[in-house]
Amino acid sequence: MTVLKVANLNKKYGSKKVLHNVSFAIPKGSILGLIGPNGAGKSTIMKTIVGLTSANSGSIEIDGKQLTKHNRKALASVGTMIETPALYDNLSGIEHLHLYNEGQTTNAEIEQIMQETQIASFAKRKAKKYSLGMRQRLGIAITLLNHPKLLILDEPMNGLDPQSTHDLRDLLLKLAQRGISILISSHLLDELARIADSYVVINHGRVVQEAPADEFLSTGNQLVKIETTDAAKAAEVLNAAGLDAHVNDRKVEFPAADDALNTGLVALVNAHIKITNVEQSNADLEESLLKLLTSDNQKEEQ
Ligand SMILES: Nc1ncnc2c1ncn2[C@@H]1O[C@H](COP(=O)(O)OP(=O)(O)OP(=O)(O)O)[C@@H](O)[C@H]1O
Repeated sequence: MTVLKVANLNKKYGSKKVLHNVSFAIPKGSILGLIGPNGAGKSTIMKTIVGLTSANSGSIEIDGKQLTKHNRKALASVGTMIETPALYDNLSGIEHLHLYNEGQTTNAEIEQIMQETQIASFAKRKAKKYSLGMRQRLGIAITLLNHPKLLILDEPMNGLDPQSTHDLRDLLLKLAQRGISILISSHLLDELARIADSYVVINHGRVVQEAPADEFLSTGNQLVKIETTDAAKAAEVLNAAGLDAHVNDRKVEFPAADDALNTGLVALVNAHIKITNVEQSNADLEESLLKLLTSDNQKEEQ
């Protein structure tokens, strides 16, 4: 079942077109990572979905209901945290939860949300005394009020320390298992890679790719990684053999196209470079994204 369906969104700020026919969908219980460079349009897409700004054309359907300027019922099942959460300095965490509860969340459920988001220990303190990490966690807790079916989270890991980032990751996975769908953007691509089921890549306001995580990370992106006793010399030899090699973390890496592994190994052996380990793996999310953006930007220049 599709929980969010975005179709052909177009958006201008003044005369500047920032979204071009953006379409994608999120099934129930799935986590979709929205990624792309600064200014690509990620926040604008999220703001449009939650009705903070409106598109010039296109449609948004949430849990089977169309979102329009005049009918915002579709938003009843959405929990939102865009940029930093808007908090009232003089209210405590628990007061915020009661304020944003539209009567659908019982006290027992609020208690559970506080436990899950780990805000119980400071929930009675006023928000003005919160660290950025505490604010983020309260922001997440607020999104969980009123039984959401969809969470829209713009950079939710901002300002979190490694432990809190880890806890938030576990929480999001747990929520997805419970059937909540999540649209999330993050600059922490390693973190996103641990939770996203699929990705939508945005560049200059256009969807460059929408793909399941496995496919996105593997399509043409296999890398050979070789450890030797002299990585710099190995890279030189491999490049001379026509492979696009570079040194990363003391290993030489090159794309695993066609016969590249054989060619590389023969070149290294002939150059008397000692090989200590060989592995072939998927590129990480950052590498896949960079590769995709480079090729998209080249297409635009042509
Ligand atoms: N309120 C606004 N008025 C005019 N232009 C805007 C406005 N908000 C965003 N833009 C422009 O729209 C484009 C998309 O911005 P957006 O904030 O959606 O990108 P983003 O992908 O979220 O970037 P970042 O990762 O830096 O947050 C940018 O060129 C930005 O300058």
